[in-house]
Formats: sequence, structure tokens, C-alpha cells
Amino acid sequence: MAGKDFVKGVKESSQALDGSNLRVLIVHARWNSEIITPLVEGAKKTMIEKYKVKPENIVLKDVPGAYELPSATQILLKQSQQQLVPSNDLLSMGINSPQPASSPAGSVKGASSAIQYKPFDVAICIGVLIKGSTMHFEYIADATSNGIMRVSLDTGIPCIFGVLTCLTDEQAKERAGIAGQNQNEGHNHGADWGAAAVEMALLKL
Ligand SMILES: Nc1c(NC[C@H](O)[C@H](O)[C@H](O)CO)[nH]c(=O)[nH]c1=O
Ligand SMILES: CC(=O)[C@@H](O)COP(=O)(O)O
Repeated sequence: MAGKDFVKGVKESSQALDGSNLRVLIVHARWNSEIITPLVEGAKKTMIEKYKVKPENIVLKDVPGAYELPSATQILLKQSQQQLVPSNDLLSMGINSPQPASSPAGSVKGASSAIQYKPFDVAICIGVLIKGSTMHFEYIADATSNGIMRVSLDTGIPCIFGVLTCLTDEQAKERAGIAGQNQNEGHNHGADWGAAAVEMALLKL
């Protein structure tokens, strides 16, 4: 395993951060899902246990790969700014925004006059890129990092860059805290992203 230098992590804010009123969007890729899963759980665990974010206020959406993170995040943040993005259970049923039972034919897709949802205060974009034998890695990494930054600046909603760009599987596992024979070594960067998300979200409140 690499030396301890990989165990980098953000220095936490000295402020007492209260995330109990925050609504958080986590958009994560499905590529390298065995590494994505602990990263997502690490972010959720930190936000819930350390910063009092309510589990029901964390909405998850998965996309094919890291390249799709910026566009999916932008779509959902913009919908959320129109107060149209429901909780996980409705999203998981494919219901983007429940129509009122009597919604008139031809009404604006997803427009729901009866139900309004609190907009997201922050998004965390989680992906794992592992270098292959072509330049594909470099192009996706560049596009994804610039894309996430652009979405954050365009929407005015902080988007945390939670994309591992690794040269080997082992590097990725170390950064998800699942390295070593027992798959429990390393530092879960998802925890850092959860902390950063709460801090950045509270900048606006
Ligand atoms: N090789 C990895 C990919 N590649 C897929 C792209 O992200 C994208 O889904 C595809 O090009 C279609 O647009 N994605 C990852 O997240 N991680 C990889 O290692
Ligand atoms: C990050 C990637 O796109 C990479 O895993 C794809 O592998 P390859 O460059 O060998 O096609």
C-alpha cells in the first residue's frame, strides 16, 4: 500500500456546522460501483452523524458514468430551483414530480402546482475514474471537473467535486477506505466531501 501520503483529507471547519435544515443532492456514477458505494455511504454517514443532516433530505440519483455527472446535476438542480424534485422514494419509482390527480392534459411536464419541494442547498458529484490504456481517462477527467465547476457557478449552488481520478484500482480503493486484504484500509474521501458539502451549503444561509 502506498505510504501514508494518500491519507490526505480536508481540515474541517472550526465552526460548529448545523446541517439540520439542508437538502442535499448526491449524483453518483455506476461505473466502478464497488468503489462508488463506500464513497456515497461515507458522505451520507458524515453528513447525518456529524452535521445532523436529515436522511430524508439527502436525495440520490445515479448516472452511467462520471462524464454524465455535470449534465445530470445541472438538470436536477435547475428542476429543484423550480421546487420540482421530490424525495428519494418518489424518484426511485421514476416519479420526477407527481402530477396532481386532476392535472389538465398538456400541462407542463413535471409541473406540479400542488406539491412544492425545498430546493437543494448543495450537490455532491461522485465518480471513480481509473486510467485504462488510452487517453479516454484524461478526456473524461478534464470534461467532468470543468463541467462540475461550471454547473456550480452557473446555478449558484455549490457542487462538491467527488471524482476520484486514479491510475490503479488500488489507489481508488485506498481513497474509498476499502484497501488491503480486509478491505478496511485507507481514507474514505466521501467523508471529506460530505463535510465540504455542509460547509459550502451553509455559506448561503
Ligand atoms: N472509464 C470510465 C468511465 N467511462 C464512461 C464515461 O464516464 C461515460 O459514461 C461514457 O463515455 C458515456 O458517455 N466512467 C467512469 O465513471 N469511470 C471510468 O473509469
Ligand atoms: C477512464 C476510462 O475511460 C478508462 O477506464 C477506459 O479504459 P481504456 O482507456 O483502456 O479504454
